[in-house]
Amino acid sequence: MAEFTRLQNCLALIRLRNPPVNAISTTVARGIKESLQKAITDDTVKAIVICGADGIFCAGADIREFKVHKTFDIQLGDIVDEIQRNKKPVVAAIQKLALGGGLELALGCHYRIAHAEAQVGFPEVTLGILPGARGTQLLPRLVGVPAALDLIISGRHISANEALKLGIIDKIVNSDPIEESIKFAQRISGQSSQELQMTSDMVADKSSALGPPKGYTSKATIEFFFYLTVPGLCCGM
Ligand SMILES: CCCCCC/C=C/CC(=O)SCCNC(=O)CCNC(=O)[C@H](O)C(C)(C)COP(=O)(O)OP(=O)(O)OC[C@H]1O[C@@H](n2cnc3c(N)ncnc32)[C@H](O)[C@@H]1OP(=O)(O)O
Repeated sequence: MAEFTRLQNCLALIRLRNPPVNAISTTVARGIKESLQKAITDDTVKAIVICGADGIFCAGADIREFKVHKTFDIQLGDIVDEIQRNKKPVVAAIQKLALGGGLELALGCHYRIAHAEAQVGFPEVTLGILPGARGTQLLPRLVGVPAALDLIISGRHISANEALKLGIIDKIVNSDPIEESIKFAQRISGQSSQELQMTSDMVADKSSALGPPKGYTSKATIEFFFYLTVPGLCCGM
């Protein structure tokens, strides 16, 4: 599930809770969607923080559900779009891990604050899939195409420090990233929604050279991806 808490100072906190690693199940995804809706429609909420329970942000899709469902009636990509469309700033507080869909959720947010020991990555390739919830668009916009391809194709986890250098994370802290994100959200909640919207629109506009937005993975990217990952196709292996 995802817990919604209305904090003091006009903030809302959305906390993913699905032990042991807060993986995104259909229940968690529904919880995030409903909590976002509450935060967005509540005029007294000026900024939103998303975090995970029990010291971990999120290890991606709940792979236990992969055995049960072939398709899902709720899409993480739609939730990411909703975060980006909304006019209130959203901060991801990353403890321990943000993997796969968890990283896509964080990339959808306007700011990411991580603990120094945290790791992020896209392990989808190890399951034979691609990041499908806007990760293939949002990551290259932040880090450029070569670095994004490297992370997506290798599936490796990187340290918060490397993520900071690449531009995936905005700030690293040695203290509790949730507390830091709340403080930060409070500071920026003064930004007018118009300012935020203009900035997001400008960034989206400037980065449009990297390809169309929203769940679009070009045929060339997919072909290149399979060339590199299917045994026997690459380098005569
Ligand atoms: C509603 C639609 C949702 C769609 C969302 C969008 C789709 C996105 C695609 C993805 O996100 S694909 C990526 C999925 N995630 C992974 O592949 C991560 C796999 N897990 C790991 O790499 C490791 O387990 C870990 C998270 C790095 C932790 O490693 P560690 O060595 O510390 O512990 P483990 O013993 O391996 O795991 C502990 C415990 O956690 C369970 N677990 C781990 N990952 C998941 C997961 N993704 N879903 C459900 N459960 C997970 C693992 O089974 C262990 O459980 P146990 O009961 O203690 O055995």
